[in-house]
Amino acid sequence: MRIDVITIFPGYLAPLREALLGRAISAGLVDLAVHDLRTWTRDVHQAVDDAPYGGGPGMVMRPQVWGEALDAVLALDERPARIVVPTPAGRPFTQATAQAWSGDERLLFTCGRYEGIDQRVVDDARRRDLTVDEVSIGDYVLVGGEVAVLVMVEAVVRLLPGVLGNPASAEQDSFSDGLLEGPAFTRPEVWRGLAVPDVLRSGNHAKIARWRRDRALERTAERRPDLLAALPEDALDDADRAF
Ligand SMILES: CC(C)N1CCN(Cc2ccc(Cn3ccc4ccc(-c5n[nH]c(N)c5C#N)cc43)cc2)CC1
Repeated sequence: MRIDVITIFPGYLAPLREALLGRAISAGLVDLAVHDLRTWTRDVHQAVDDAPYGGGPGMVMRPQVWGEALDAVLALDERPARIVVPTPAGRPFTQATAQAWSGDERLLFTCGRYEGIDQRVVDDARRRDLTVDEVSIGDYVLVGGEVAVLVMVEAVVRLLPGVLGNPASAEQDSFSDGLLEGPAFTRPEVWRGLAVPDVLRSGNHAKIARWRRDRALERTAERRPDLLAALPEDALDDADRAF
């Protein structure tokens, strides 16, 4: 997978070259290129923003600079790219989104700042039959798109074959079966007077699986009843319903 990121703060994306993601890049599983939007400015001040039409607070990012940047970065590789525009007004970015995007050959992330990017940049890309997804990582307000890109790139890249040491952990992700995962424990058996639940040391795999499922159902009901309500009819078996 090729990943391009366009931003006025390239340094914000440095964490993508650390740890797991850095190893995925070194292993050739991901090609990452971060581009400074100001490369495509033409004025001495390298202006990327201007006052909003219709008035209102803040500034809006200018379409000319973004249009030229997108054209140039898209032309760097012939593979089709999904253009991703983080925005507070976007569709929710979920695990299902990450799963879907993990099959893409190329992702191109645009990091807005100020009050966002002139809408015509997205409109122009769509009318050229480019795939453009305007997405939000959550119901809170950030200052720009860079942090959202860090979140989305990590969520997607960890799903690529060969990235996670233990692929099973991606399969048993929270949300992968529609439930939150339950509590996890490791050594020591007792820590500050708190013991690991006996069932987890029983060696009885059927009992352990049932216990883990019950804890997941309990935690989901308590913290995310919306996820429980959204489960398909056949997602819960009789033992689940008895819980
Ligand atoms: C009309 C007028 C009164 N409104 C006033 C409040 N404005 C909302 C507003 C507020 C801040 C920003 C800053 N910003 C710039 C680019 C950018 C990309 C992503 C995000 C972002 N925030 N939260 C998320 N989950 C995001 C994602 N993904 C935020 C971004 C952008 C937009 C909208 C306009």
